[in-house]
Amino acid sequence: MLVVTGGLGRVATVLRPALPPDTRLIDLRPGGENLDLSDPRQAAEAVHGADAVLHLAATPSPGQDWSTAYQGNVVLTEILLRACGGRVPRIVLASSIHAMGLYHRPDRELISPEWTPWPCCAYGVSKVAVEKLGRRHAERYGVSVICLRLGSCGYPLDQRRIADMWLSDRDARHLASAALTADVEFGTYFGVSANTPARWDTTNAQAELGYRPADDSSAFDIPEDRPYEFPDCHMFS
Ligand SMILES: NC(=O)c1ccc[n+]([C@@H]2O[C@H](COP(=O)([O-])OP(=O)(O)OC[C@H]3O[C@@H](n4cnc5c(N)ncnc54)[C@H](O)[C@@H]3O)[C@@H](O)[C@H]2O)c1
Ligand SMILES: O=C(O)[C@H]1O[C@@H](O)[C@H](O)[C@@H](O)[C@@H]1O
Repeated sequence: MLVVTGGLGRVATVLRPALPPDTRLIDLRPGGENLDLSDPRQAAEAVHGADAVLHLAATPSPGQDWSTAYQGNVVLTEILLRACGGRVPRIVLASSIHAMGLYHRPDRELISPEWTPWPCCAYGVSKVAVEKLGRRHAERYGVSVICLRLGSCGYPLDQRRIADMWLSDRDARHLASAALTADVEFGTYFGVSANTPARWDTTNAQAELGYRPADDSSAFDIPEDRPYEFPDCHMFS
């Protein structure tokens, strides 16, 4: 049985049509199973009996300050991983391209997920910490932990600045199921479509997860950019 945390959020809403019917959707918001994962007891209840956990619950704004990013991403993930212990054989953690946001420069063509993390904002720093917690968990318990550095998922493709990080609904569903079935102990992958020109290298996701992105943002007519709405994030400054 699959447990999806943040099961009523934006990404989960994209994924839901492709999730197994017995998936448990855990969220603070009423609608699914209403649990607060920041409470270790409720987190334990959430993951009880799970064969796999897809951890999407978070505070996702790239403009947030460190204290909310730390609580909503790092602390929440640590509580979740503790609740899983060695009992959940498969965990997929949502990270973000903001973990690598300072590589995103006009003069840089393809960004490798294997380079040293270089976050652009507190949110990105918190996602690097999430990935490190994931790695430690995989090594400690011998379970599979996969980190997906998602691009832009569940947002309309209406700004040029998200063209290279766009993750179509179809590719998001395929990537999630690939990650949830892969034979990998630990890995970190960019979750973007086959956008051209490519900026975020998905070669390792293709080789290790069997990810085959089908969509390309360049096939769409995208209007001019609006000013970036997250002033504390330096990815586009
Ligand atoms: N949407 C994107 O384009 C995108 C891009 C990169 C990374 N991500 C990451 O993917 C994940 C999902 O993002 P999203 O866009 O769906 O965000 P979202 O805010 O729409 O969904 C997150 C959900 O988690 C729930 N949640 C938060 N704290 C909780 C708690 N303590 N207990 C239970 N539920 C809690 C929220 O109620 C919300 O429904 C996040 O980790 C985010 O950082 C998303
Ligand atoms: O990484 C993230 O969560 C966010 O990154 C921003 O730059 C994107 O515009 C937004 O779509 C993503 O939700």
